[in-house]
Amino acid sequence: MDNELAVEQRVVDQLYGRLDDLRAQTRARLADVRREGPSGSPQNRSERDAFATLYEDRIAQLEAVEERLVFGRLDLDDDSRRYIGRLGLTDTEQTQLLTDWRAPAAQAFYRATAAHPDGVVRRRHVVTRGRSVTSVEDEVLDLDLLTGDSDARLSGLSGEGALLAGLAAGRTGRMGDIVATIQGEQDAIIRSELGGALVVQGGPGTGKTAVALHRAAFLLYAHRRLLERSGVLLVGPSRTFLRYIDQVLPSLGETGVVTTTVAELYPGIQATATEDEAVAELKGRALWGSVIARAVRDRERIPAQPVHVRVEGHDLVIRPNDIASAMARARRNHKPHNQARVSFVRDMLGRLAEQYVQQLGQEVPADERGEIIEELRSTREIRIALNLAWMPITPQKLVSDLWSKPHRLASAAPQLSPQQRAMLVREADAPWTPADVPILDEAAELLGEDDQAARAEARAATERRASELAYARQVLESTGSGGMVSAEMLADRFATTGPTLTTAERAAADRSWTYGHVVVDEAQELSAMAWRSLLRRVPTRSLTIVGDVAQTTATAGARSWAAQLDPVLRSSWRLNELTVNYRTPAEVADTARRVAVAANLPVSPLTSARDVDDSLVVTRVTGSSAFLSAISERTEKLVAEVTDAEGAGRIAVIAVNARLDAIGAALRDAGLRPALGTGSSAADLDAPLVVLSPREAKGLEFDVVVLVEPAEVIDASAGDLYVAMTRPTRALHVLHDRPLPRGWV
Ligand SMILES: Nc1ncnc2c1ncn2[C@@H]1O[C@H](COP(=O)(O)OP(=O)(O)OP(=O)(O)O)[C@@H](O)[C@H]1O
Repeated sequence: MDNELAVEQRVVDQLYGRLDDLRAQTRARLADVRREGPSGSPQNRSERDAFATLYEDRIAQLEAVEERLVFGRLDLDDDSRRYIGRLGLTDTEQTQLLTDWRAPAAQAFYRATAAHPDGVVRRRHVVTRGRSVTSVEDEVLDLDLLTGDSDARLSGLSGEGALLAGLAAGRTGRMGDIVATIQGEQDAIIRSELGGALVVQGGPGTGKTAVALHRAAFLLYAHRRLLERSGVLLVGPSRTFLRYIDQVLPSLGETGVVTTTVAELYPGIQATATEDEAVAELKGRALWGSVIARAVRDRERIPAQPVHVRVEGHDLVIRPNDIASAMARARRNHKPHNQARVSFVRDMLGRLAEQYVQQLGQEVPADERGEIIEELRSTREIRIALNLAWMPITPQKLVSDLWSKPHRLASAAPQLSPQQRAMLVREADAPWTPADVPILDEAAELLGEDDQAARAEARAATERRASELAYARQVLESTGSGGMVSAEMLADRFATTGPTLTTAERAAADRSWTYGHVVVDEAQELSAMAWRSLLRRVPTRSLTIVGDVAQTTATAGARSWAAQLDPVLRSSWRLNELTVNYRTPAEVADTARRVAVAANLPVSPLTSARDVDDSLVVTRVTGSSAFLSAISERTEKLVAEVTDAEGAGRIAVIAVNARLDAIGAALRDAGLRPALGTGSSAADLDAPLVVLSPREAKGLEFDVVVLVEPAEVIDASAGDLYVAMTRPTRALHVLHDRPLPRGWV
């Protein structure tokens, strides 16, 4: 064994050596570029900026792969060896030293089995700490080579030792990557083809989030040309969750993915207000598509009476008939309201100019006719009459009018009952809620922008782009940096003066950006309206949708994928299931599952990868005064046991909302203030100890969870209890007074 470690140490040293060389080289190039200073022509300057950004990105990428740069080795049946790591490395002669985990040549590392060895005789997991090899673990796939005294083993899980060590490690408050130990069923999903909608259903802890993130990194690698320009969007349930996972993609060498929540989908709108669950559910229904369409139509009105206007001694009549026919023509090319309005106004001004000319009683040359039209356009009465017929309006105004003016909502939403409409009423200047966002998005889609200027700008931009691309190609040819960057990427850098904008930044700022691929996590929570908004952003329908319909907590969310997705994707989605739970110890997971089954949740089959002694500790505490002190005592003890000197170890106390303040105060009184951290949000990921509601805990994980009064949690929602019970990696401590929920043994 010592000998094997020494062999691997030499390889690992060589790989880190090469990594250091590349870092030094790139830094030197960056220094050269910077040394040239801010002189030269604008063209020169933007070229330098472009290279500087490029080198900075590359340095960041090379820095990000420091931890566990290499983690695997394949011994092949032709006696060759292949090392697998976070990125591909070649030596100065272009000989492959390290294979990127996403490359086809690395696939056997995750997929080969004794039954299908795929040319692999041995798979080795190389475990490192810093730059030192601490252990190796072999699996021999060619059974002929397996001898009695070999320490190689065969089991259902690949790299079992490395996997179990990873699963048992103390949590840090941030999700880590799983590249070294991706399992076969996960790998099949990660590498599944780009096209179409892929749904990944799996119980808690089956690695859905991990798989979704690794799939994003894989797709960016395998389809770089396609996705680099259009970008990849990752949608998560909350900002806290996005912070929880934000280290994973960079550690896989990818920094260009746009991450967002549905509430942030509309640039410029901060939807942070909360509202009743029942109101949010109502706003999530698909019917808002037609309600908004009707609300927009309501802003296109044929007046009952003609309007008489006097312009420079001429009597003009704005006739209902003319308005009706100009409207019909303007609608013919199906442009959004604000854009179609431009044709409507032009048409009406033409008709009025005709009346004007007739009253002049003589022919008018074309340029004079233009002047007449401008004169009419600037006449106040005409402007008012035409606006009343066809009102330019912003999405914000349209939607806030629906909430604050009951007659507008009644006209647009006759299918809602008076009680339902009453639920929606609020002040005109009330802040936006997350459920408003897809409705605003719908409105923006149907209204469009008054965009003459924007269109001219777009035309100019297309021309500029073509010349920038041509120039970027020239630059790449003359500098020979072709391998590192495409002309498109370089042109993007030239395109902006001032701070350079990446695809991700431009995409995030643009409501109508369409992405090459969209990944949705905790997708079961999305309402029908949220799906409409998201799908607008991927016309190709290239999606990865992960979630668990048994963990649904939003009233607007899904209980079945078919019910949620068939209306928006018809039958064009494929389902994959993950069935092994990697997070929660078996005893805890089994209990959670039994409770979920008893509550009729649509739970997936689940096998647990490991068990841990004393993972489920249930304590009955009677009397409410004793309850808070029992929580503090238990938590205090756990904080001392679980958190370590290096900052790992995380504990969550999970209870229904109504209890959170009292629990927080009790813990502070018990002297746990330092462990609770100072973050403004309840889900402060950096604190060793947090007090959360089940919904805030969604998607996160902790070493130990203290669950307070499960009967109260299940009263609110069975999905909430299933989420709360399945957060710990080591132990679930339950404190209860009321009887435990049905199904609990
Ligand atoms: N192949 C693997 N190797 C190592 N760790 C893994 C592997 N698969 C999953 N895990 C770990 O299991 C835990 C659960 O993964 P993840 O959060 O992705 O599950 P999930 O299915 O999204 O859970 P939930 O539905 O509860 O949010 C994480 O700590 C993850 O790192």
